[in-house]
Amino acid sequence: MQSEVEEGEEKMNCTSPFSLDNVTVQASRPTAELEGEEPSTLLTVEALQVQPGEWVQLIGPNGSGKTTLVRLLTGHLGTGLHVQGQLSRGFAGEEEIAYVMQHPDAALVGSTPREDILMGLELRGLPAARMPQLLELALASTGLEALADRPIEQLSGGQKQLTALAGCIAGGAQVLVLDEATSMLDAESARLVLYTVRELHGAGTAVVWVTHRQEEWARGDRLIALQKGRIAFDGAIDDFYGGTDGCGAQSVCGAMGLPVPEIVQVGLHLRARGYPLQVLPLTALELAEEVGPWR
Ligand SMILES: Nc1ncnc2c1ncn2[C@@H]1O[C@H](COP(=O)(O)OP(=O)(O)OP(=O)(O)O)[C@@H](O)[C@H]1O
Repeated sequence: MQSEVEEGEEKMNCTSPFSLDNVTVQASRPTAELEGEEPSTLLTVEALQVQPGEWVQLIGPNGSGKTTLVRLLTGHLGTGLHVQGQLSRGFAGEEEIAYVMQHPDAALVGSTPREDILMGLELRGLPAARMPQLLELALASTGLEALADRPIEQLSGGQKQLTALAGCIAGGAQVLVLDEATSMLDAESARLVLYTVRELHGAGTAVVWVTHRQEEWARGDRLIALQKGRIAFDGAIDDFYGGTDGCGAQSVCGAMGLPVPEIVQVGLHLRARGYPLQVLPLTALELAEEVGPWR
C-alpha cells in the first residue's frame, strides 16, 4: 500500500540510514478515537538522524507513535495518512531495509518457514547457489530447524515472528527495524532473537529496536523515547535514568512513568551515597564489576 504523501519529500542520501527534518504525520480523517481533535497529528519529528551501524532503542507508552515512526521509516505507513517534511533514506534499494512487524502474519508469504525464507531470497535476487547456506544459517539463528517445513498456519504467534526474523537475517539487509519483535516470544526465544540481532549489529547492521523491555537495553545503545507523538528523550541510557534524587524518580524514566530496574536502582542509591561508580550498572555483572574493586 502506498501512503498518501502530498507534501512530504523523500530523498536518497548515502550517509545516514534515516534522516528526518520537520516531519509530521497526520490522519487525513479523524478516527473514532481522535474525533473532534482536528487536525489529528500522530507524529511530529523536528530532527532525527540514525547513524550507520547505530543501535536505537525506541520506547514510549502505548499510542505514543512508535509504530507510526517505524512505518514512516520503512515506507509502510498505509493509506489515509498525510506526511509533511523531509525524509531521507541512506540505502540504495528497499531490499536494504528489513522490517519485522509487530504482527508477523502480514509479512509472511510462504506456506512454510523454509518456503518463506527462500521466497525472500529470490525476491532479493540472490544467486541460487548461496541460498541453501543462507537458509540454514537463518533457521539455525532462530532455532527454527525442526519447524522449517511446518505449515505457517500451524505455527504459534512467536514461531511466526521467528520466521519473519529468519527471512530478514537470511536477506542480509543493511538496516533492521524491529517493532516489538520479542513481545510474543517466550524468554528463551526472546533471548535468541536479541542475541542474533546483536550479532548482526556487531557485523555492522544498523538496528532500530522498538521494545517495552528494559532488560533488552545494552550500554552504548541510543535511547529515543516518544511521548504523545514527539521525541521526549534522545540520548544515552545513563542520562535516561540519572535522577536528581538518586533513585530515578525524577529522571526522564520516572517522569515517563516507567519503572527503574532494580539493578539500576541499586546503582543510583550507591551513587547518591557517594560511592564512585564509573557507569550506572545495567546488569548484575556490571554491578559486580563496579563494586569489585572496593574490597
Ligand atoms: N491510520 C491511522 N489513522 C489514525 N490514527 C492512527 C492511525 N494509526 C495509528 N493511529 C493513532 O496514532 C497514535 C500512535 O499510534 P502508534 O501505533 O504509532 O503507537 P505505538 O506507540 O506504536 O503504540 P503501541 O505501543 O500501543 O503499539 C495512536 O493514538 C493511534 O490510535
